[in-house]
Amino acid sequence: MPKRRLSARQIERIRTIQERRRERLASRPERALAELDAEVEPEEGRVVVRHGANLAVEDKEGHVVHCLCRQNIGHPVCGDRVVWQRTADGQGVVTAILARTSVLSRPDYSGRPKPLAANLTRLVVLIAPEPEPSGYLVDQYLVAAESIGIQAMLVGNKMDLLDPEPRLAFQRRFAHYPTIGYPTFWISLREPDSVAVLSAALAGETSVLVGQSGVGKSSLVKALLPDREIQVGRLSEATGLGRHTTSAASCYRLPSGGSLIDSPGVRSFRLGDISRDELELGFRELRPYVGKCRFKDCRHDHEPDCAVRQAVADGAIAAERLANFQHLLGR
Ligand SMILES: Nc1nc2c(ncn2[C@@H]2O[C@H](COP(=O)(O)OP(=O)(O)OP(=O)(O)O)[C@@H](O)[C@H]2O)c(=O)[nH]1
Ligand SMILES: [Zn+2]
Repeated sequence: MPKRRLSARQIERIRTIQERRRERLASRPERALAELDAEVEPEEGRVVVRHGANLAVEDKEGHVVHCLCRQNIGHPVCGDRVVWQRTADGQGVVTAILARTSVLSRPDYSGRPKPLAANLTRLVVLIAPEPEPSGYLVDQYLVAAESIGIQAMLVGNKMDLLDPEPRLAFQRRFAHYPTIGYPTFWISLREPDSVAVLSAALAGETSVLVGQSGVGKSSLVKALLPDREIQVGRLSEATGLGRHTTSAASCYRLPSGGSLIDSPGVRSFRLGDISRDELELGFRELRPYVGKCRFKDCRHDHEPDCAVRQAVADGAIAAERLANFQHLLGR
């Protein structure tokens, strides 16, 4: 039988019916569970969007399936690896969250950490000549990366704004970061080769981009994801949430093979409350000196026989980093 072409109105109507059905199921997850078939093999997948009770899960073949979540298993977030099971209607139910290697959180209204994304491996900290960079903010991001156990890197964007000499001077201001183990990239969205080098460095990683307003996060996300619109469409279709998908954390595929997790919430991620010990660990170049000062509770400020201040005097620690450490300690 020849296939009948559906009119745009009919397609729209089918979409609306499907969307209503999803909403109904979302409000009654136990009903979705009742539909689970014991004969269907559970699969592993990755959450690529979470919007309320609605999840988009990518299966092993890269297909994205709309899923609901079994109650009492916790709250999956974007990037979570999960066990899920297909239901008769071609959708799915998440039945378990697998162990996370890292979690990016933000305090909720009551100050409790609320996970935003899981299983990240790279925190990409963006700076630019404009707006004037804040080393204090950069160091907060680096401490946050250390505290969640992921590698951070520093990316200086908009290098096209600077002539060769001021460009070098700008780069020198941040020269201590690669020395202490933070890979540093100097790029401009007007110089595609520089973006290609960054893209290659993100291959196989799961990254998020952070930085102050105006450094070029949105522009860089677009440059790193040439097919972003197509991916947004694919995720919207799978979740049935339309363009709302862009406000939820979404996990995009980088052409180089890794992933980029992005959302307004993820971009505005900041360092939360942190203990003194975590802060000391967060400044990785301080670690060899911690515990070597005369006083156990040394603030590395004006105390005598301070191993950290001696390291600054010897040029082993950048004075600006110690100043930011103290500023964070007193915040
Ligand atoms: N000259 C130059 N301008 C750039 C570059 N990258 C971004 N911009 C410009 O910088 C401005 C801010 O870029 P956005 O991508 O909106 O910055 P953002 O970090 O997403 O800003 P928020 O959404 O406020 O957080 C825009 O006018 C961009 O066109 C670059 O490499 N060179
Ligand atoms: Zn000290």
